Amino acid sequence: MAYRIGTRGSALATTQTQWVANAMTTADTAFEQVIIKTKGDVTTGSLANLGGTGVFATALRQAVINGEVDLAVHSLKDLPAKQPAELRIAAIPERADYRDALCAADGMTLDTLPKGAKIGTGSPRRVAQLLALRPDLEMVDIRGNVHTRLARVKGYEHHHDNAPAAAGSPKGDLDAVVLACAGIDRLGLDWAITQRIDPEIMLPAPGQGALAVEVSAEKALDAPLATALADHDQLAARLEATAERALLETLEAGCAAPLGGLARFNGTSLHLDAIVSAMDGSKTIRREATTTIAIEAITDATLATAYQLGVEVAKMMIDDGADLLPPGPARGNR
Ligand SMILES: NCc1[nH]cc(CCC(=O)O)c1CC(=O)O
Repeated sequence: MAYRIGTRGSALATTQTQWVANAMTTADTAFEQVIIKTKGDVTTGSLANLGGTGVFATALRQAVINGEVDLAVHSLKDLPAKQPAELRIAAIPERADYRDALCAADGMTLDTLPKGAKIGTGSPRRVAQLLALRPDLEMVDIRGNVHTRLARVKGYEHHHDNAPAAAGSPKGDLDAVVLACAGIDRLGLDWAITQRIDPEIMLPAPGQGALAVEVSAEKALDAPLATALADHDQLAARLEATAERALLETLEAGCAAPLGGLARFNGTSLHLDAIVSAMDGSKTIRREATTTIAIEAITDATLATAYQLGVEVAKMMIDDGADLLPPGPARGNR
């Protein structure tokens, strides 16, 4: 059977959707990409001001609900924590590098960037954690696709590789930008990364580096598609994502400060680290917890254990005053 697989139109989105399509292609299944334009792609203002989560995902989700496509591939970190009743995440494939990437001029790292260096990012989480580490840095709000952002680094202006930067966007005006390793790696641009930032220094966004394959919760799937999806629903990625999204969902209710969260599954236990920070880096609350996962399969019980871990860490953070931290801009871009 041939299936329509929906994607955003950016180079990153089509690349990762094609990766999923190739992985799920078998003798019984074939996939055809359908590009869906989303509000996050057509708006040019600062993402921090666009408001709310899900700007990248809404139109794509609507296409699944309408039946325009049979399934859709999202970056998990772009999906709001609350799952709409009409949709179901049918697979979370093996995760790419979850770390944030420093892409700096002259091979610099967070230790060698000069005082007052200009750093571009559109993510309140990255701003807050970088300022906590290096209050001297000058943070610049940037947006655009991966190529457009990389072109803002001094010396990176002419490294187009496979796609040009957006016309009109400044070039070479910053000392560094911070992006997700996963997106850069998937696009084959790993030459641009000068430091893969250790999660001890900066915790990534919940879901960073993971993909979510979403289908209608109301329509029954054909057998070949159901099988292909189940084969690509990876235990570690699913458990980690479940804990990280439970953390996000629980904190979203009462805390508007920028949030980082990373879960790691080692085969027998699931560990979750989380941080909320004031935007100026002046205060951070960091907590962690571990839970044992007895059954090595994706069952309702193992997922409930992972979910509980996220809720537990979120509650500890609220007890520590996470809800009292000043709000960052809307969590549109994590
Ligand atoms: N919000 C944009 C977005 N959504 C997913 C990724 C990267 C890929 C991933 O985390 O899976 C990015 C870009 C970035 O943060 O650098």
